[in-house]
Amino acid sequence: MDISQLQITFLGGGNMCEAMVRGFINNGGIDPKKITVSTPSKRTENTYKELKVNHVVGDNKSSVKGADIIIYCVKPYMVKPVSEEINSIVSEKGNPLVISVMAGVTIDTLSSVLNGYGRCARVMPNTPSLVGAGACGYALSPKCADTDGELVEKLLSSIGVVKKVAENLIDSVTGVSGSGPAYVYMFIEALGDAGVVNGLDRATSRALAAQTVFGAAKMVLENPDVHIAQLRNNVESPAGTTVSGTSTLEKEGLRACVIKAVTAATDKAKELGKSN
Ligand SMILES: NC(=O)C1=CN([C@@H]2O[C@H](COP(=O)(O)OP(=O)(O)OC[C@H]3O[C@@H](n4cnc5c(N)ncnc54)[C@H](OP(=O)(O)O)[C@@H]3O)[C@@H](O)[C@H]2O)C=CC1
Ligand SMILES: O=C(O)[C@@H]1CCC=N1
Repeated sequence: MDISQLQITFLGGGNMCEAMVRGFINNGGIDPKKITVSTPSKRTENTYKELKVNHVVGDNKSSVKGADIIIYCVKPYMVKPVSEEINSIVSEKGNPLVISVMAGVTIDTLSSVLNGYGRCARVMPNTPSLVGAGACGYALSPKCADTDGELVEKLLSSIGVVKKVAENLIDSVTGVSGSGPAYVYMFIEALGDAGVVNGLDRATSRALAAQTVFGAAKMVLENPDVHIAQLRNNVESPAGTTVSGTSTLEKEGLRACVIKAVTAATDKAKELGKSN
């Protein structure tokens, strides 16, 4: 399947759209001329013009004409009004694959606001897609063909790791990896701040903190059969420095706090889904 020849229209040109567009162009080999981004304002026009992507302002309907793939990158509450603008094209012509990245919005909701259109996929990407290091979960409508699954996998694997999950778990994917980069940025910030508190200059501390998170993630990914606790134990020399640090993190509730945060984000995704 050659994804480089597909016409792709993004509805909504904000942060997630830009991350996917840059990822598709830089890592997916997709020709920018095959990509259209439709937004209501000129706010992001320069960004997409620089990327040599077609930018349509205030006309979602014309932007989806001839599209092989339509990607909803608007806020969840916009699903209905945006669908009303395009559903005549989607339902009657072209048979595009419709992909939503909107948090909480179910395939049933998307299909119903598109007058029962069936070729729909629900995807939860994240912003590191921009650098080809995304983590993405997806689910397909039962009305999709197997080839649609292959298409989604091929497209998304150009911007990162892709996992198929049951649709009722997409909200959990949102809590873990959709929102996850923000938690990790907080951790890197905190680690960098801690270095400054302990005498390092800001730039050195930031670089060491970010590389440490990157290196630890690489160790986890490249050693799938080693328990993560074992990797941690390998750093914790007996009576050494690390175990003083990790026991403090346990005492202060890092693990419980992360679980609470992910559960709050997952619950919020479920709530967003109910309001549509
Ligand atoms: N940010 C993230 O990390 C992730 C976001 N998502 C999902 O992606 C979606 C977008 O989020 P995000 O990119 O962060 O949000 P942004 O606010 O950055 O982007 C939303 C975009 O939608 C545009 N828009 C508003 N109204 C319309 C309309 N009627 N037609 C077309 N476009 C419209 C806005 O236009 P304008 O520029 O003119 O204001 C803006 O470009 C959300 O549903 C979110 O759940 C999913 C995974 C991760
Ligand atoms: O914060 C949000 O709602 C979106 C969905 C996942 C990441 N950002």
